Amino acid sequence: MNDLWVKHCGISHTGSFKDLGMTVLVSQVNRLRKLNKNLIGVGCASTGDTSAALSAYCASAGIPAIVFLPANKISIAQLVQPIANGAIVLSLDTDFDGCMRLIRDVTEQVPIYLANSLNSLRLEGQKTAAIEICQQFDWEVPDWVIVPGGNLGNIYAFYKGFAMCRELGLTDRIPRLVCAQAANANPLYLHYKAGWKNFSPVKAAPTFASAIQIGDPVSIDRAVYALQNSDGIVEEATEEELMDASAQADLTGMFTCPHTGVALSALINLREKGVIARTDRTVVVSTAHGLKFTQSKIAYHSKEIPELQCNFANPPLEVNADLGSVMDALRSRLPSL
Ligand SMILES: N[C@@H](CCOP(=O)(O)O)C(=O)O
Repeated sequence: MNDLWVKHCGISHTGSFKDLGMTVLVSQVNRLRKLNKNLIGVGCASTGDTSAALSAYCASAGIPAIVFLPANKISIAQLVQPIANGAIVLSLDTDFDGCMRLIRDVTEQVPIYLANSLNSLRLEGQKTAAIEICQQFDWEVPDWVIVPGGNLGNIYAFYKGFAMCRELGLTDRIPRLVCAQAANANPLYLHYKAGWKNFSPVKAAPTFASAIQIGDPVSIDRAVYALQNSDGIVEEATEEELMDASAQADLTGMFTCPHTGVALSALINLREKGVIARTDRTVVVSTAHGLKFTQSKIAYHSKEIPELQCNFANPPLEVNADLGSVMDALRSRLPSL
């Protein structure tokens, strides 16, 4: 492709796009508390990125953060972020959907402000990524924007940003949106394939794209609206596809998260099907920093994932510390030596 772009939203304070919305939300809670509104803290359910952003901004504002995490289902880097920022961290023996149900119940009973993306303040912040894309292309709208989707607030936030630019007359159209899901956690994909009839949540299976391991997304209706109004598409990616795509992207110098791998796999699939043309201006949204996901990257490059080929693995060479062995190792990788 000759007009392919990656919009990096993970090179930010806590390493994911969640910072864009959370700074808006926590600022508003800060204001409400200063107006003596009874809010004892801010809470969320999370697969790791929302909790990191919430904890950081709450710590900065001096507001208690309460995060519900599915035990053993997020990366160590993501787990340590709220711990280090002093949040109240509940590691729960359930999945994300279970955590989400619990935090909704809790926030209905006590004055803890809910920070997940069903709160429109989050979306107002996140939509700025779409506005930035338009601005960065000098207000020319790309043909396609591909966004990984789990709880599905972000695909709607992108739609909102693009729709706002069009309404303000800054742009003349909105791009076609693609929501990319992991095949192991694909309720939106199944809904799309069924012609948007009768949405059913799924039990999300483990995926390396752990931040989108969600079977009952809270923003399902908004996501459907965004896709229907942007002539959108939903694609899915297998574990092999998403890990390979992420590793392939890293070979260009990026350091992508597995969710970006999902979006890149969707692009590859849609190119192969002829839906996206070689010359289409296409933006793939990279949602988090790859350094949050080093465990899965190490497993991939060590070829320690039995069910995957790990086609782009680059394991380190174990070499004796003598000149002959070192030269042999270099010759094995540099034929011209
Ligand atoms: N991937 C998310 C899941 C929660 O989504 P949200 O956008 O509703 O907060 C996470 O990082 O926790």
